[in-house]
Amino acid sequence: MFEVLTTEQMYEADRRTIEAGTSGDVLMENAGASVVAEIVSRWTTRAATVLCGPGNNGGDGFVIARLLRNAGWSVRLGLLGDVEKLTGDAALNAGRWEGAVERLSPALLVGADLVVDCLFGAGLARPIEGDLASLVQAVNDSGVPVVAVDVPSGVDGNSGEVRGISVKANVTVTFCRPKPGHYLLPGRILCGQVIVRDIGIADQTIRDIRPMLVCNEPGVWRAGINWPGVDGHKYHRGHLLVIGGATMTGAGRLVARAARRAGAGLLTVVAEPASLSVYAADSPGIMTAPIATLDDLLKDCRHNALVIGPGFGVGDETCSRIITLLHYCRCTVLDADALTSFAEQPSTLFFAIQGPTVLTPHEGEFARLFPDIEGDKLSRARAAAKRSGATVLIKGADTVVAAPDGRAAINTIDAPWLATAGSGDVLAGIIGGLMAQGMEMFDAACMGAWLHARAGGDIGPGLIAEDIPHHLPVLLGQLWRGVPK
Ligand SMILES: NC(=O)C1=CN([C@@H]2O[C@H](COP(=O)(O)OP(=O)(O)OC[C@H]3O[C@@H](n4cnc5c(N)ncnc54)[C@H](O)[C@@H]3O)[C@@H](O)[C@H]2O)[C@@H](O)CC1
Ligand SMILES: [K+]
Repeated sequence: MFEVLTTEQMYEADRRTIEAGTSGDVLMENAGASVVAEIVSRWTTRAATVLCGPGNNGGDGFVIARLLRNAGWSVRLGLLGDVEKLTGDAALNAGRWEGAVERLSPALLVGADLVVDCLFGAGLARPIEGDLASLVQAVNDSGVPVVAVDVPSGVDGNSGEVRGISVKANVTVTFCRPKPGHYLLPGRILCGQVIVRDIGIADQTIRDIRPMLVCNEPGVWRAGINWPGVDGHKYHRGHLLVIGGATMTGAGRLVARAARRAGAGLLTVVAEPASLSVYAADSPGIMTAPIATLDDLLKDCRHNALVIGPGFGVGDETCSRIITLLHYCRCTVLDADALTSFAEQPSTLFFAIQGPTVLTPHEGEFARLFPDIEGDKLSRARAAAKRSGATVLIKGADTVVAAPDGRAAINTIDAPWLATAGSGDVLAGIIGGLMAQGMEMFDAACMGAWLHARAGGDIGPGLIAEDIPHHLPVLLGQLWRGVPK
């Protein structure tokens, strides 16, 4: 149940379910009932205003109004347009509503203790403008709690982008599976708490549609973890090379700590001789080697993975170093300066990527490397992965991971505490450590992003980057014991 559906896939799932014998009327009744169940579990009986649009999202609203009134609530309902113009299941449910159908206006908010937003769902086709935009603004200004049905009206379900203006909800109840817009910014914030409710669409129907997007949860990549066997040996757990900077040694040290905590069997920091003692002093468990020996190290296939970029420095020398490295087709994580260095010649980098490679840009680095790729984060990550041949992880509150073959995952954990110096270096290290152990690059990037976010959420206020590697044994221990699912 990790799938995320595009709105088109959701329509297709509805269509197939109806074709298989469950009527649209039943689906709409289930949808409305599931929203009411969420409402009554949160609020005692009170006055609600249901705002309905002209499509099936509005149809859900008529079901909700009826069921809330049956439960003893005082309900007002406002409709955009004429009730006579409704069609299909929306018209059917308008016919079942015994209360008044009022014209949409801010007056509907007077005396309301709860607003149910059923203006637009998957069918949002253009920006919300004019009087409707004023109404949405009035809802947001009212301070009255809002439950949004499917998506907050104005949020594009596929991209999370706002078209014109959007309702800001406290809770969003969506059906069957989440949509990208529930997790991508700014939709993620406008949704409030996201609740996904079953409305009678079979899991097999969803599998048949073959969604390529998932929530980044352990069930997605758990099977790809290479836990050491009883007879495990450090040489079975990979040997990661961390290419450290000559002066900005903190970044490389964080990478190394994180990679070792993630399970890399052996780790060598490769850097200018003058800085090696700094790296060595940080952790007795690492090895060090002068950067002049890097080529020789890479000729030894036991050095199976490397991380380069954090604190390494931007420039042509970094570029040529990376082009040479990539030639060896080791599992590679390119982060920070490794990405920025190719701003003038990104295609040179993409041409050189042949082996399993993960790029971990933040938004600024992404824009430097892929200046022409625009749109929402998910589409951009996918386009970048396709172009570069690497797995691309775009960092942020809504971290997205995309593989060149089109698979993608979105982080669902909120961890604002991760917005601190060095946090990205730790992420690169975790992913490098997982790849060193033989984990496939997309799985490693997803698991790395999950561990990182989960650590951020667990540690909370006061987090510094050094805390994250320290917390990994707790999370890995939980995963090893089979929790969370
Ligand atoms: N069988 C189904 O398809 C089910 C659908 N359900 C609900 O149906 C929704 C999708 O219904 P629809 O496809 O009818 O789409 P919507 O109800 O989201 O909106 C479509 C209507 O809004 C109008 N519209 C779109 N953008 C507008 C704008 N900016 N300003 C003014 N008017 C605008 C369109 O012209 C159209 O009349 C889902 O979000 C969900 O809530 C649920 O009842 C579950 C079952
Ligand atoms: K809505």
